[in-house]
Amino acid sequence: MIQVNGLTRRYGDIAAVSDLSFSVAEGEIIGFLGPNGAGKTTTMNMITGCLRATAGTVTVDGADIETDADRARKIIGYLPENPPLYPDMTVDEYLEFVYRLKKCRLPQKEHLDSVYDMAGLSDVRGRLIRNLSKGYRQRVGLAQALIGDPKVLILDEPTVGLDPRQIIEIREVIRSLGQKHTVILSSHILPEVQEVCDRILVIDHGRIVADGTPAELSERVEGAEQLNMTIEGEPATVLGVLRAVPGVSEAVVTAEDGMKSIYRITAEPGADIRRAVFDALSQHQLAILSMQQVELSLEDIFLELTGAEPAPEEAPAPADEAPKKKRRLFGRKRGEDK
Ligand SMILES: Nc1ncnc2c1ncn2[C@@H]1O[C@H](COP(=O)(O)OP(=O)(O)OP(=O)(O)O)[C@@H](O)[C@H]1O
Repeated sequence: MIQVNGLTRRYGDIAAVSDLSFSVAEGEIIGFLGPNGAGKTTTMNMITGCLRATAGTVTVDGADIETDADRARKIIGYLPENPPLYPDMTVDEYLEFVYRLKKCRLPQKEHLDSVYDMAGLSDVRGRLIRNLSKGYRQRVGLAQALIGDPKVLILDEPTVGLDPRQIIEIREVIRSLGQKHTVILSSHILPEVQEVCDRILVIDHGRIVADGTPAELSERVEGAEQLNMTIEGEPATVLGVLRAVPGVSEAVVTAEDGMKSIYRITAEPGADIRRAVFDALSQHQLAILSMQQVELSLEDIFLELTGAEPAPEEAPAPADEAPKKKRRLFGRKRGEDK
């Protein structure tokens, strides 16, 4: 349905997007995931024809976004990060305005009724947009994208600025839209794309650094098991013992605390090193005070792929207290201003 080839956008010397190529099949829900400034909005603006590419092509259902722009744009509904709403209009007035603007030929009442239904707006049709909650304004933004019944929906950070309940509601709306549309949405929040999308494209510095289903991306770190251990003894001795265990690829001290230290031990792919580590340490009479297996989450993969740092106030706790890292993905709270 969407074919992107060699898409590039430069701003002077800076390449905001570099040589992106990917395709999206009909009915897929794709998530662009990446830290702030990764190039998500620039990519979406080029796919929707709002921004000219420096190089590369985009075709939507066979229509080239530059050379066949009118046809291509009719196939796309776009929800920009800040949807162009008119606060002094009622929802009804605004959507009728968009209907006329898009020169929509579908039967007006019937079509707008179905759009209200899809976007969950039926209860607020007569309300002024300025009086709507942020969540409902976002639904109005979605509704304007749905007018004309486009096959493809492009949604730029659709949940930014919403409260948790509104986020859940909008995600449900997007999931249901995905049953009839091809959807690309962008987010810097992993659980969002994980929950809603069939496939994830991780973008960093204007390039795709990973492409796959959440399960496929998880497989990329399969075998990269790690242990966090608290062990009594001289760190140099302990490290010597750990590094000699078959299947251990790396052992490091993450914290020292008097007689005991905390170690992070990484296994070679596929190896379960727990028993061998236990045996080796007990042979050397080094007491194990704790042993926890660290399961690398998708979040860890993305942090690795994008080199993003956890937010300072949420830096990982000492290794023995944090077997499963809980970090905010790209260091910005939902709803926070950029
Ligand atoms: N008009 C512009 N002029 C110069 N640089 C720009 C312009 N628009 C974007 N950029 C740069 O291009 C890069 C990609 O920006 P873009 O907005 O596409 O990222 P993003 O992934 O959407 O980030 P965010 O999540 O913060 O919206 C950034 O380094 C940005 O500063």
